[in-house]
Amino acid sequence: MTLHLYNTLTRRKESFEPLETGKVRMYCCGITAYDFCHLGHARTCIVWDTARRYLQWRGYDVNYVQNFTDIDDKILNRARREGTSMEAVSERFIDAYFEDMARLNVKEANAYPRATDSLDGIKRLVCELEKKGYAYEADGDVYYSVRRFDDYGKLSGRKLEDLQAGASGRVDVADSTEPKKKDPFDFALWKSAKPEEPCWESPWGAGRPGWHIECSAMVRDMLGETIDIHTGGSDLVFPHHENEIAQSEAITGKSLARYWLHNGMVKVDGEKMSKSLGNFTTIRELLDRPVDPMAVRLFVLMAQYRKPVDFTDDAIASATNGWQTLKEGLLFGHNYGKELGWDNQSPTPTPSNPLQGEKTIAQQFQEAVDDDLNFAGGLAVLFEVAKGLRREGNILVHQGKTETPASELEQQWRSLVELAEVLGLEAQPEAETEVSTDGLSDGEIEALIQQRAEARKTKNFELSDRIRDDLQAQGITLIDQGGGVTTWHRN
Ligand SMILES: Nc1ncnc2c1ncn2[C@@H]1O[C@H](COP(=O)(O)OP(=O)(O)OP(=O)(O)O)[C@@H](O)[C@H]1O
Ligand SMILES: [Zn+2]
Repeated sequence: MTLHLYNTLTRRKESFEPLETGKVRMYCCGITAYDFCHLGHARTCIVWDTARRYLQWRGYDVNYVQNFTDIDDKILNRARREGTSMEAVSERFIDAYFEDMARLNVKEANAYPRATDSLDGIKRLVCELEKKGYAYEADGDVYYSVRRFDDYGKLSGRKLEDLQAGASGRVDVADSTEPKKKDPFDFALWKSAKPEEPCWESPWGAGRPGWHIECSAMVRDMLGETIDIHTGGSDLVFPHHENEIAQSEAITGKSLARYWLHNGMVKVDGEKMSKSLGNFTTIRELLDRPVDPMAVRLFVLMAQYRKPVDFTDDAIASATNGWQTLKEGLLFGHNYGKELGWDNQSPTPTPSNPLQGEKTIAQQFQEAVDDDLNFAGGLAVLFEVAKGLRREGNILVHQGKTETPASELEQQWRSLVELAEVLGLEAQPEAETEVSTDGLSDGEIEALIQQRAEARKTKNFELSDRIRDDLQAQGITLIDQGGGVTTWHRN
C-alpha cells in the first residue's frame, strides 16, 4: 500500500516518496502569539499532529518543526494596549498554546523556532536576496521584487496580471503604510525601526523582519534547503506560502518543499473563524463548557482535512456522541478483560491473523488513511470495531459470556487502542479521572456509607456518627431514607 497526498503545488494526489528513505522533514506554520488559540488553530494543529503520528506509525522517522511568530504588529498593538512588552505578550500566549495543545493531546514538535531567535538566519537570507538582485533597499526597508521571480504564483495558481486586473483597492501602489515599494506586489523582507518599537541591528539599519522571511529562514536553519512536507491552513497559500517559495527558491534554485499540504478553515456561518472578525471560540472556552478534548479531536478528524468545516453546537454534540461510542470500545479491556480471562492468556496480539482473505483492522485503517489522510475513513473502521465490542460487552453482562471468542476480542481491542492512538484518541477509565474536588471519589464515598451502615447494624453509633460528620466536613451530606437506604449529595 502506498500513501497518497494531495499536493497543492501540482493540484493532484501523488504517491509520497520522501527525499531520504524512511525520513520525513516536515514544517508547519505556527501561530502568531498575541491571543488565546481558537478552534481554527486547533484544527490546523490537530490535523498536522495526526498526519505526523500517522507517518510515524507508517514507520517514518519524522522531524517536525513548527514556528512561533513572536514579532508582529498584532503583538505590539496588544503590548501597547496592556502597557507591557512584546516579549511579555508572546511569552504569555506561547505558554497558553502549550497548555491548550496538551489538553487536546497534540504531541510536541521536535523544535519550536521563534522569529526572535532566528534573526541571523533571516538577515543572511535578506542579504543573499539582495546580492542576487531579488531584493532592494528603500530607506531602511528591504522589499522583495516579485516580478524578478518567474515562478511567482505557481502554488496558488494566481498570475500577477490577473491579480493586477482584480487588484483595485486590494494592492495600492500609494499605500500610505508602504510608500517605498517600487511595485504594489513587492513585499517587505525587513522593516526599518519605528520609534519605541523593538528592533534589531542590520546592514540596513535598525529594524525588524517581515513575516514571510521568517519561515524561509527557519525552514532552512532547522530542516535544510528542500524539505518533504510543508503544511499550514489554506488561508496561507497566498500570499504567505507563495512568498516563502519566492524567497527560498530564488536563493537555492531548488524546491523549498516537495509536498505542500493545506487544511481547510473552520468557519462560523460561512466565514473563517478569526480573531480579527471576532467570531471565534477559544479552545479553553470550549473545553471548559465542558466539551471532552477527545470530542474536539473527533470533530476535526471526522471532516476531510482539506474541506472547510462549520463550527456549530450540533457538530460538537455529534462528535461528543461519537466519542462516547469510541470510548466504550477503548475501555472494553479495562471493563471486561479480567472477566474474559485475558490476564491468564498469553497476550500476543497478532494484528495480522485474520481469517483467510479477510483484511486485518490495521490494514483496513491504513487503506483508508493512505488515501490522502482520510482520517474519517480510518475512523469508520474504528467505529465498527468499537460498536462490535460494545455489543459483546452488553451480551457478557446479560448472558455471562460473549459470542466471539475472548482471544479474538482481545485482538480487536488491542488493534482499536493502537489505531485510536495514531489519531491521538485516548480514553481514561472513569475511576482514574474522577477525582472529586472534595478529594473523595464517588466510589470512596459509597464505601464509607457502606462502612457506616455496618457500624449502625452493630450499634456502633460513635463510629457511624463520625463517618457522617467527617463526610459533612468534606461537603458531602448523607440522607437516611429509611429501610437502611442512604443517599448522598455534594453540597
Ligand atoms: N479558522 C481557521 N481554521 C483553520 N485554521 C486556521 C484558522 N485560522 C487560522 N488558522 C491557521 O492557524 C495557523 C496559525 O495562524 P495565525 O496565528 O496566523 O492565525 P490568524 O490567521 O492570524 O488567526 P486570526 O485570523 O484568527 O487572527 C495557520 O496555519 C492558519 O492557517
Ligand atoms: Zn510560515
